[in-house]
Amino acid sequence: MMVSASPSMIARSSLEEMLDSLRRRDEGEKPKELPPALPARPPSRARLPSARRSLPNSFRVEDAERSLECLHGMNKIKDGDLGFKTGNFGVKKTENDQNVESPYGRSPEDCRMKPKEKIVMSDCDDNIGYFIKKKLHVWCRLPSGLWELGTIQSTSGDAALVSVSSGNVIKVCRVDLLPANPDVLEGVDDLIQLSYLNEPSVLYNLQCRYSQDMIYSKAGPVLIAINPFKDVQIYGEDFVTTYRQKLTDKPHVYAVADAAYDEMMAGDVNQSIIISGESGAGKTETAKVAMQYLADLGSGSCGTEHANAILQTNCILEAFGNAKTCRNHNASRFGKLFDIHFSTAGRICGASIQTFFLDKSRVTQLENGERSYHVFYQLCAGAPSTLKERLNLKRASEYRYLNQSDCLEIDGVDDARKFHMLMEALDVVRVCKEDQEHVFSLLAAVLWLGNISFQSIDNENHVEVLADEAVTIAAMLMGCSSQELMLSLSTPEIHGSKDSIVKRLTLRQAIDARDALAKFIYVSLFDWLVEQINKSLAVGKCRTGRSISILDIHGFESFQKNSFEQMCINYANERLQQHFNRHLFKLEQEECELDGVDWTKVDFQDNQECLNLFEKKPFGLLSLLDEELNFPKANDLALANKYKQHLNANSCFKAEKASSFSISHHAGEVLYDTSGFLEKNRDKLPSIFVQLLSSCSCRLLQLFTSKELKQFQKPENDSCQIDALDPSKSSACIEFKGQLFKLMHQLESSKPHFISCIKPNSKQLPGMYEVNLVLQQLRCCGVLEVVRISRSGYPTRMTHQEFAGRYGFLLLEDDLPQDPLSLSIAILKRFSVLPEMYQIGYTKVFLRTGQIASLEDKRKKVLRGIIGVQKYFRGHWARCHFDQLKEGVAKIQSNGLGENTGRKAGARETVDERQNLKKSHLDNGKAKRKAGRKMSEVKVLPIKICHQIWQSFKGGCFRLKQLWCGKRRKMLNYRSNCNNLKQDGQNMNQR
Ligand SMILES: Nc1ncnc2c1ncn2[C@@H]1O[C@H](COP(=O)(O)OP(=O)(O)OP(=O)(O)O)[C@@H](O)[C@H]1O
Repeated sequence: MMVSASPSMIARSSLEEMLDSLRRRDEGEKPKELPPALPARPPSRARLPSARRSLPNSFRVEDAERSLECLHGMNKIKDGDLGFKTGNFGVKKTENDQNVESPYGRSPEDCRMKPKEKIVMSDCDDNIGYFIKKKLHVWCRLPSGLWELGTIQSTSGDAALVSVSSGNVIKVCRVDLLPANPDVLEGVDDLIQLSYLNEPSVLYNLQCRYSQDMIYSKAGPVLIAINPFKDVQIYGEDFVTTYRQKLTDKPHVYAVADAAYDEMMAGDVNQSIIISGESGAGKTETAKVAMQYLADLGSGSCGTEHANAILQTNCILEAFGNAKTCRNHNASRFGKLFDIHFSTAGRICGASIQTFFLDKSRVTQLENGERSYHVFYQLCAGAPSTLKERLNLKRASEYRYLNQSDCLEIDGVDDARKFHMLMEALDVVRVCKEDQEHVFSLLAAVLWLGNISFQSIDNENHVEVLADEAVTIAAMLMGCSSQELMLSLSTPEIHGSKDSIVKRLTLRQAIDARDALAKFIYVSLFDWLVEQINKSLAVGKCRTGRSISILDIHGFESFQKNSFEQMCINYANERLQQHFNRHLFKLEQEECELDGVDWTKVDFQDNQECLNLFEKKPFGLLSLLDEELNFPKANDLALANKYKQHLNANSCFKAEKASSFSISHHAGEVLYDTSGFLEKNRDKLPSIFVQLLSSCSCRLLQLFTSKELKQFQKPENDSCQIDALDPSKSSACIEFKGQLFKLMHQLESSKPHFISCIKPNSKQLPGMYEVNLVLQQLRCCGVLEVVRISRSGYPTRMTHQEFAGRYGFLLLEDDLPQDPLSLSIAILKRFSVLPEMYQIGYTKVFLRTGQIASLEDKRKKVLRGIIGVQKYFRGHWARCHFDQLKEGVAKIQSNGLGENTGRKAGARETVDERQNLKKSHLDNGKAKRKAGRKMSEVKVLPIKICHQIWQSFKGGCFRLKQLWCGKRRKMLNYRSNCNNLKQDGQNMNQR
């Protein structure tokens, strides 16, 4: 079958031009057919470690080099015989690496054809030749956008014929080919170990591991966790012990938590575990696994009580902050930072939680198939009858806030049981029964508020509240009169400087006001609960300052319609991405510098420009949004126009039609609609509600409004608008920015550990791996960026011991240096790895991408030769041994037979003699002598046989020894023949 793929455009940057010229220069000096390599930055000086750092005692550079020259001379191996070329095969570079495409909602075709994905493939001719000749695997991008393994059969112009694994031969553009990794690297624990770090290789490696339930992998310092959507047997006491005792180095959340714990204990440096990923990727579960591990480590004495309380908080936070969405049955609709504090002995001595940006709109508005916060359904299903009576509680289906989405239950979830667990958890964190009752009353009040209806008056222009059971019960639960509630809901009052302006509401306004009240109560309740948890987990006197923070924050969001909430969440993700970048580059740099390796700064996709777009003053997204609140006639469209007017110069901003604009985030482009921005940002509870709630008899409601009340009681200036500059009147975005800065400050002062959670499929099913979905997330969470950075540096790092241990046997010479560092240099020189392709550190060899694959190739060939020789020798030896055994057995058998025959013959004669003697009674001496001799002969026969057997055995051993020596000689001959053949091959290659 012939399928043709559309040609991709080729674009070249000045860097690539420069690399090409370097490669052309190398080609002039090097033989044509060489293994592939991927230089991604200009050559840097390889230098040997200076003597001032701790080098192996026996190491002397001059000695090593001299001995190598000598060896080279002996073996007549010229430099470049097995040289590595600075060529480039299938290195996919996007024309604009800065602008990665949108991670969501794009077809594979889109991904292929977007102009920004023009693929640059330079200088692949010779490398393709190498792949064809060696029948090496390549990744081939099919017209569907998916990647498939295959081998190149031939090339012509820009096209190549590739035989793919299904057996078909397809025609593809050469730019759609990428090198695949050697088999030895299949399913490696750490993506950085991959020789070719292209997207299909990364995806295939993760898929390979996922199919074997290895859900954790590493991308250098980042742990990748792929959601298994099923129970995998990799948790529990035994695993905790295994990781605690460092009996394994397999990637795991336990390993991350363990490293954080050890580093905290060793260096008194606070640690942070930053968990990212899209909704349903497994962040919350991962955070819980990490918390469980730290709780196990930190329990003991008073630590056990704290550990238990910490784990119980999850139950409360999930009930109040999680909901079923179409992407996750247990989606956290808030971000959280969990700080676990430890004593000097490493025991847990307390904890604290910070929460961010609870999605309040979910309280009143639901998408079809989604649910509101779990706690509402748990209360309706699980409250004891007496409580139900007191709260006038009905079934969930009877509340408008819950029944609007046609989704009241979650498969496999027992809400009633969860309610009992919630009550137990509230007890553990010491929320008293009275307060628990208040909490449940307010939850019921929110549900009843949602059932309040309005009737039109004034020819349907305005409305008033319908006096029904909803109003009565809501008012009763809040501790106010129905009249007060009705009045507040239909005639909100806006405070002016001197006079109060009273106005009636339209239906829309009345519904919005009612919903605002419900949302305010719920959000305040959530915050109050977090406060109670913090009080109960408070560290107290034994505070040491040692802590591990676990951050589980909303992932990057991009929906069909993106509003103010998405903008805030994506802004937070930009900030975290910058933290991620800065830290990872720092780590890279530090590792190289510590090992004495020349570090030339690698460029990375810096998102500062995008952050400037948000944060710049006076013309940034947030400042302009706040400024608009000062204009009485401001509206969302005017805001969009202001954005277009002031932000067009920023390369991350794009003006769109009407009230829309788009932002080029690090994870992709998102289209925002400014509708509702101003109201959401104002985020103020109308004063009439503040007055109402503060006058309610419910203690919690009074508490919730105390802050707001102070604001309203302050002497007012002439304006009824919110002053953006006054922090006490801060808008939602200013508050969010403040929280974010505080969070970043805390993270900056800790040592971060990154975990990127990946959702393998959108159906939430086990065993399903959707390649495009995974790829989008890898791009979003910056894993591919980490991989890209590694690709542009020295991704393969092996200690000298490992390197010498693996490749040292390839050096045939007898006079080899003994220390691993010199051996590493000897190996690199022996295989003529170009100096710009590696650097020698004090403890490690740093190799550029592609080098390890070539060394592996050599290693495989020699091993194959050795195994061949061993195979023939073993076969031969077994056959000879068998012949010997056969011979020995025949001899033993014949001797045994002889002995038996002799014994029988002797015995018979003796019997006959005796009979003769008996019969004749003659004293015949001759006859007696004869009989006596026969008897003695019978006795000595076995000794003779033994002797014969011994002789034949000795003979066999001797012959075996001879055979062994002969075979050994033959084996050595084989080996030298192998070398000769190899040498011939190289000479031919050279020619
Ligand atoms: N390690 C795991 N083992 C088994 N199941 C898991 C694991 N991680 C996640 N899951 C499953 O995936 C579901 C979603 O995970 P989780 O709620 O942690 O995602 P999330 O990234 O926190 O999503 P959101 O951002 O929406 O809160 C869980 O309810 C659970 O069923």
